[in-house]
Amino acid sequence: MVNGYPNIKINGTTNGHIHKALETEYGHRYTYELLLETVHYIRNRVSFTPVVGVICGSGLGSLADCLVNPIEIPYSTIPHFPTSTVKGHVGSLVFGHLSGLPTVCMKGRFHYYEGYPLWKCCMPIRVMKLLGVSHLIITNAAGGLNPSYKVGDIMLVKDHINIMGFAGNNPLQGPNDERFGPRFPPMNQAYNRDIIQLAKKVGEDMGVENRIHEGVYTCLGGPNFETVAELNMLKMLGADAVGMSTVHEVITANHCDMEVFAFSLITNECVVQYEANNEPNHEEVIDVGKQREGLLKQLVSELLKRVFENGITSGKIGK
Ligand SMILES: O=P(O)(O)O[C@H]1O[C@H](CO)[C@@H](O)[C@H]1O
Ligand SMILES: Nc1nc2[nH]cnc2c(=O)[nH]1
Repeated sequence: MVNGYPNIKINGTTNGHIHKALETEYGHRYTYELLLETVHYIRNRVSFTPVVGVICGSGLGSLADCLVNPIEIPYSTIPHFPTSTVKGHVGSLVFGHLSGLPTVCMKGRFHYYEGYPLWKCCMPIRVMKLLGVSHLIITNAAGGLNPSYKVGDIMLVKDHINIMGFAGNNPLQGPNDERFGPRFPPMNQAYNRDIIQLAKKVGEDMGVENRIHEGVYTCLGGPNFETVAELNMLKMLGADAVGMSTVHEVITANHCDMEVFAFSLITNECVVQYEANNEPNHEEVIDVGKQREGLLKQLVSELLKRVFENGITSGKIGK
């Protein structure tokens, strides 16, 4: 310990003085030790080690209903956890078994527009990693930019465009603790390719292959929905769906070497013409989530069963 701060390795040096200075610069981020306190609290309440994590998107909290013998812990009772403030995000961790696998579901996520910095939005991912989670399923509600996408379709995320990152806003910004991951993590294979292939096969077997696409997700800070000009720009950049989450979670999960699978439920078709008079709204987003909950539950349960039957540990080429 130096100056009351753990003498951790930052950028290859171990120096508590540097840590203290950077902490002042970047605010009081979660240290590894602090997150261990959160993990300790949870471990005292859950007797098994989760290997699968699921982040439930807006209106998709019912995915947690698939868990057998659930143990629900409200975020508000967990040390150092932020709290959910958005409708459609209940705000609790639910532990149980999904397709026989020990799982933790985040019933509610944290968004940048709630006022949380990105590193705080992503804190639960590191907690899940420390609890033992190796495979993370990230779900979200998103607007469809690709003209072939219809409301209620599912987009398997094959890649993302980190718009907030272009401006230097990244959950990994600031001192890097190598116990979580490397300073410069690669992101070109951020989404497990084998799990995407398996999900497409599950969709075929369920007879919904025409409602399933593979595409590129992008995240804006929100909370407003986009202007027509912004949406047309995002389309030109190559984005197929737009939301206000997921990208920073994927970055944090890859940083700490988790296998990531993500999908978007297309809850609205983005309005890309000035002549149109329909407007997106959050109620509609939540309603579509409810309408598709049966399909999504079946997809997630069957996919997880097959991921572990097939022993998928890394979808990265050459690993
Ligand atoms: O990404 P999730 O949390 O699913 O929610 C999406 O839906 C909300 C807007 O209706 C935004 O929070 C957007 O990000
Ligand atoms: N940014 C954004 N987020 C969404 N979440 C659900 N629909 C949308 C949308 O159209 N835009």
